[in-house]
Amino acid sequence: MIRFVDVHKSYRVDGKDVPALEPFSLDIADGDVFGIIGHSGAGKSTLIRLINLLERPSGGRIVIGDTDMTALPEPELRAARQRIGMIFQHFNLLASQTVAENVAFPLRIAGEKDQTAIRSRVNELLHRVGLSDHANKYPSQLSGGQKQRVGIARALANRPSILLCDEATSALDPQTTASVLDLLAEINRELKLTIVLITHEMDVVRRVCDRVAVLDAGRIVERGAVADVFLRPTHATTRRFVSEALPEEEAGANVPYQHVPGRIMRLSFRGEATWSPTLGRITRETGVDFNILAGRIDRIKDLPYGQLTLAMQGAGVDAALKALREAGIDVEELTR
Ligand SMILES: Nc1ncnc2c1ncn2[C@@H]1O[C@H](COP(=O)(O)OP(=O)(O)OP(=O)(O)O)[C@@H](O)[C@H]1O
Repeated sequence: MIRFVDVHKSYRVDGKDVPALEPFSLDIADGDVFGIIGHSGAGKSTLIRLINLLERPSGGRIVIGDTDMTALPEPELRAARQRIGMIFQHFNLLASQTVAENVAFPLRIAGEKDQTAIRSRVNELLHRVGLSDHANKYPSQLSGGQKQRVGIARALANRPSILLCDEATSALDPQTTASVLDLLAEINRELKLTIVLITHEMDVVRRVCDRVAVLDAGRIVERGAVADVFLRPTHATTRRFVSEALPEEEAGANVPYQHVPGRIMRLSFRGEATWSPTLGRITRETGVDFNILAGRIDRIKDLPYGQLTLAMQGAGVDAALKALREAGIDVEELTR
């Protein structure tokens, strides 16, 4: 568990303390992929850098497992940092070193002297990230996605229990982003490490995260399981992020339906409910007619979900809505 306990952070600018993060507490469970989303300047980098104490909090404690990181003397803090890997938006590779040397670097820093052990670990890591054939290349000879894979191999070298990802896919095109996110999800699953990632894209959160915190001007304004935050955002900032990942016209909101007869409903299905014919059964039983205005089926990490915007007509609409809710379908009326 990573615990932020009453943490806050200000920077000293021109002799004045300027708050970057208002006081907050936050728990990140072991093995989770935890997303922190926010606009530029919201405090994401500050928050993620507090975990390995690249930034010191102005107050409060950061506790990882049983260790209060904020209380560690420098030598122990250096050792604790080796259990926390980090990857960066611009990869931060050593340009004059080969891929293999970049990956070996943290092993050497940690004191490993056995060349055979280093070689074998580097090979294993390059195999994991799909770069076995590129060991002797230099970073300039690699694509952005390949560079980030080197960054990931390097971050995993000392077998960390936590991986911090600082806008790790922001410099990549959508297809490369998807493959790097797939690799992160695989690492999380197979190595059981905790991943904390910061991003300004809800789609990144949707694809890989289990839980998310939304940062707005130094405050955590919303947090929870990604499916809950995604399908029922409560804060205006979260709604904006969600609508970027899920254009609202597609999901059926904000479309002028006043000329469409009937009551306009948005139904959200999650998990198995996405595939079961509940809507057909309930509308049949209640004698309700419906017309599909918009819809989509997608996934939030491994969870299938569907959203349908319907115009419903008939005396049994209220009974149908009750039955839909009882069947675990989220129903939101857009006309009332
Ligand atoms: N070293 C620093 N000295 C002074 N102010 C800083 C420093 N680092 C960050 N800040 C300020 O703290 C606030 C939060 O910055 P931070 O970099 O954490 O935000 P962010 O959400 O990561 O933004 P971005 O996505 O643009 O990187 C901003 O107002 C920023 O100007």
